[in-house]
Amino acid sequence: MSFPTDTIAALGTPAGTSAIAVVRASGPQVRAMVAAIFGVTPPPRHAQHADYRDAKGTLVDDVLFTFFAAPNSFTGEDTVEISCHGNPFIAQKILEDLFARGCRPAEAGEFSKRAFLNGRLDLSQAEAVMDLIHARSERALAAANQQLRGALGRQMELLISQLVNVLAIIEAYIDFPDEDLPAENRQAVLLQLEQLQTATARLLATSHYGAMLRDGIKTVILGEPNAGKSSLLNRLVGRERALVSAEPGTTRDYLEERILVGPHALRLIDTAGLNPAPSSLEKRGMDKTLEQAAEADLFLWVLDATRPLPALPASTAGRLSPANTIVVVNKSDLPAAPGLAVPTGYPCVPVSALTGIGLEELRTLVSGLADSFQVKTGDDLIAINARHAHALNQARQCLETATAKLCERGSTELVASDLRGALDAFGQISGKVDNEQVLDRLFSTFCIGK
Ligand SMILES: Nc1nc2c(c(=O)[nH]1)N(C=O)[C@@H](CNc1ccc(C(=O)N[C@@H](CCC(=O)O)C(=O)O)cc1)CN2
Ligand SMILES: Nc1nc2c(ncn2[C@@H]2O[C@H](COP(=O)(O)OP(=O)(O)OP(=O)(O)O)[C@@H](O)[C@H]2O)c(=O)[nH]1
Ligand SMILES: [Mg+2]
Repeated sequence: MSFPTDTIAALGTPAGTSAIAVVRASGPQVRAMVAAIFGVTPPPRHAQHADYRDAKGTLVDDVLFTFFAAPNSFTGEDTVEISCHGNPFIAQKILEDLFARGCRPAEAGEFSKRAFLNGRLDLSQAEAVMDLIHARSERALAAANQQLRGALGRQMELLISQLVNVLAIIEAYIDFPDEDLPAENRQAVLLQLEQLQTATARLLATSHYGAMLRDGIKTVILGEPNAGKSSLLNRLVGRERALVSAEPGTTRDYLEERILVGPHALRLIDTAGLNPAPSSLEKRGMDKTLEQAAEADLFLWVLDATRPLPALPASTAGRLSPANTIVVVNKSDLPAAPGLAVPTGYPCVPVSALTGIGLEELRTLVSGLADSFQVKTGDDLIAINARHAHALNQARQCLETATAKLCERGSTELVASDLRGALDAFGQISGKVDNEQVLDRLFSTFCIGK
């Protein structure tokens, strides 16, 4: 890894009119630039009130600026933040002046990348900065905050140190190819590998929840035509988003809206009604419903209280379970169909999308079900992303192969190589582990007198 020698600058706030805009620069030229622009290098981390004049001496704005001296800044480099009036034209003038003075435009994520390169954050923490910026629900925010504070990094350090211990035992026998690993060592190693696999699997199990946190919980409203699905979506969204009519088959194509329910972000999807005898256009809409249902995390199965219980297509019925489905008995303002039997075992709530009855109860049920999607991994709220999942899958495979080889009494050298593969995969998550260094450090204490 080579360390940056240039100085980057970018607007830290959105381009648009606001009360204040922040332009920041980071890198070795910052200190001299601050002195050149403002005539002073103020004490670090103290906001200063000053005129901003461009390189030609033209007054641009009345600003507040803060200088951060390396390494005590977000990036670990000398940094300056300039808070100007929130006019995109002013912010642009300041930015262009910084470029004229030798900065270059920062690339996406480059401030965080520098924080990583300077050891201020591990990779999972740098990723958490992005998650924080995009978090749109209490839960997503909590998970991002925990990851930023190193929850995942600490988990990985734990796994890495356990794995390094196992490797040490194995490596000790590599130099003695004739000697088999003593039975008690083999047992101890197998046990530890099993524990590592369990811990890896537990982290991997949070991957789907991680996707739900980052994208929203994909919630599909389905039911027979005219059950009141679109009316329900409108109620939950709080405005007339979808067309509603007394005619069955009103919704032809699915539509999606984002909503918050308690601490959860949902992608709420209204779909075309499921008709056992559809017209050809209706059939195309239904195919889309089934596609959406195939990928849903949560179902709101809307029944019309005035009609007998309809059957669902087998492919969709097979996906519904009490763990992911709430039965919403709509039109409960009207007299119920005689003998209406709702599916048993499912969380169920009578509502009226017309009057609003039962909507709060429905929200409470949705929130409770969404809570149950969270996979517990100790005290921390951990929800890994796709990159972590890829690395953990790699680690899991390596651990499995190592275990199999050990059971077959394969060569310790090959077992060690698989374990190093797992170590490498774990290390990818924090991006911090230098395989060579960890091993050196450890084996210098474990080496058996060679
Ligand atoms: N104005 C401003 N607000 C911001 C940021 C920023 O860079 N500037 N951040 C950027 O994303 C976040 C805060 N994160 C930060 C993390 C570390 C340091 C920092 O200066 N760390 C030093 C000093 C430690 C201390 O005194 O707390 C260090 O770690 O040595 C600053 C901001 C959100 N708000
Ligand atoms: N009385 C009563 N009528 C309702 C209720 N919810 C919906 N409706 C009426 O039922 C009819 C169908 O409502 P929609 O929301 O369009 O039903 P849908 O399930 O989206 O129908 P499709 O898009 O055709 O599948 C409309 O006339 C609504 O006004 C309710 O809770 N009570
Ligand atoms: Mg509809």
